[in-house]
Amino acid sequence: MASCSVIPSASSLVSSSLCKLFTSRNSIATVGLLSFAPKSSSFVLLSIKQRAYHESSFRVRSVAVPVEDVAGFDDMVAGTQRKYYMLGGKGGVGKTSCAASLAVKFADSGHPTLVVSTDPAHSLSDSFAQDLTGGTLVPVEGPECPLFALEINPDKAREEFRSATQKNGGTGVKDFMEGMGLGMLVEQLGELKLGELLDTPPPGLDEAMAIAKVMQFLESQEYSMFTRIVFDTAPTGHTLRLLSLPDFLDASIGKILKLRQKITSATSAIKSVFGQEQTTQQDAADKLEQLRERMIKVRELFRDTDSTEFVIVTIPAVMAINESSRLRASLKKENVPVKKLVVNQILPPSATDCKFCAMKRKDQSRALDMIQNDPELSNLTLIQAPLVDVEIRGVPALKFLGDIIWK
Ligand SMILES: Nc1ncnc2c1ncn2[C@@H]1O[C@H](COP(=O)(O)OP(=O)(O)OP(=O)(O)O)[C@@H](O)[C@H]1O
Repeated sequence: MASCSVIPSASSLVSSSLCKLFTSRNSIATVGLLSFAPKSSSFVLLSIKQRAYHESSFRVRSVAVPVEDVAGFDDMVAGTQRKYYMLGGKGGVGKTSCAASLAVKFADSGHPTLVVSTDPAHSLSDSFAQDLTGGTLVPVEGPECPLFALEINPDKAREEFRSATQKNGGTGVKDFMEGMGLGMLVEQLGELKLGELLDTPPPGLDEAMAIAKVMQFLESQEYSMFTRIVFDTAPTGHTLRLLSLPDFLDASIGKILKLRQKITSATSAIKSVFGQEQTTQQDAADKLEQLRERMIKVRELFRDTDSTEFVIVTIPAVMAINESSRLRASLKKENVPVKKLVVNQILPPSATDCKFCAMKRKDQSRALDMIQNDPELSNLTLIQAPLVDVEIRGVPALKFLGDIIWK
């Protein structure tokens, strides 16, 4: 560990109405709260002493469970069996920063790790200060063990499937079915809205396809080395839709596939009408079946208590906590394992009399109390993470944050 924890991206900090929040013997911690242009760039960088302060102040603790019973990072890092961590929550609370810092920590703890963003509005590239766009695995420089990052382009992930259903010039499954000579069945399928599903897919479908794409990658021998996979998921709404999607698709595609049986028995008729196009249509039907199988795998992955954990990230604010509570309730309903709640961006204590900070701190304290009284959240292991005085960008900064959060 370096002797001075200078955060390399401190110069990129734009928030410069710096409130001195607390004074330790030799250093001053500063937190950027308002976005004014700095008059001077003399940011006070975090010293090792402050780090020790932060670390002792923001220890992993549980609301309802005694500290010694809490399964912390040791538990997350134990074993070489592949494990998946999905980080999700309201937009802007710090999902990407928490996911990226967890991935760096895993890699530094001996796990070849893959961190994937399935959020259509990616910020993983910004978080690692590295270009990760392009839909392929990119090595991240810095950690001790291999760390790769991947931003899945949801449009691209969907393209493969779409093109198969559009090869015959149609505009989705509806046309595909008509192309099969099964126009009269399209009426019956109308209620399933599959055509619309493909033409204007709901957010959950994109994310489910992105996750399915990752699973496809991971099935190959080439990627068998990864023992930890961290997902930076899309905001809550997308995740909730994703969870209900596999069942919807399973039922819908299941019906389509039943019709396929009829299609097969009508092969000769189709052949005489469409000739060579039958192969294309068969491809499309295969794609449907493939999609259905992948969605089932995604569903299974989310519910696998042995290998998967969904970590909810929130901030100490009423709206974010309410949303987290709803997310937890939905995840419970869907049998998705959740053990931890990260409350990010908590204002550190202060010895000064900044009125704004005092108000804000009171507000946050009330929000933290809400968690203790929330039936969905109170039994989760609470991890408190401070609002730090620099933007979390690049591996050294992520290491710093990771050492505070993941213990
Ligand atoms: N603990 C923290 N201290 C200071 N800044 C933080 C902290 N956590 C996150 N941030 C900053 O907050 C901003 C949003 O964080 P991040 O991108 O991780 O959130 P997100 O939930 O992934 O957002 P989105 O939903 O838009 O993808 C970033 O600028 C990040 O550097």
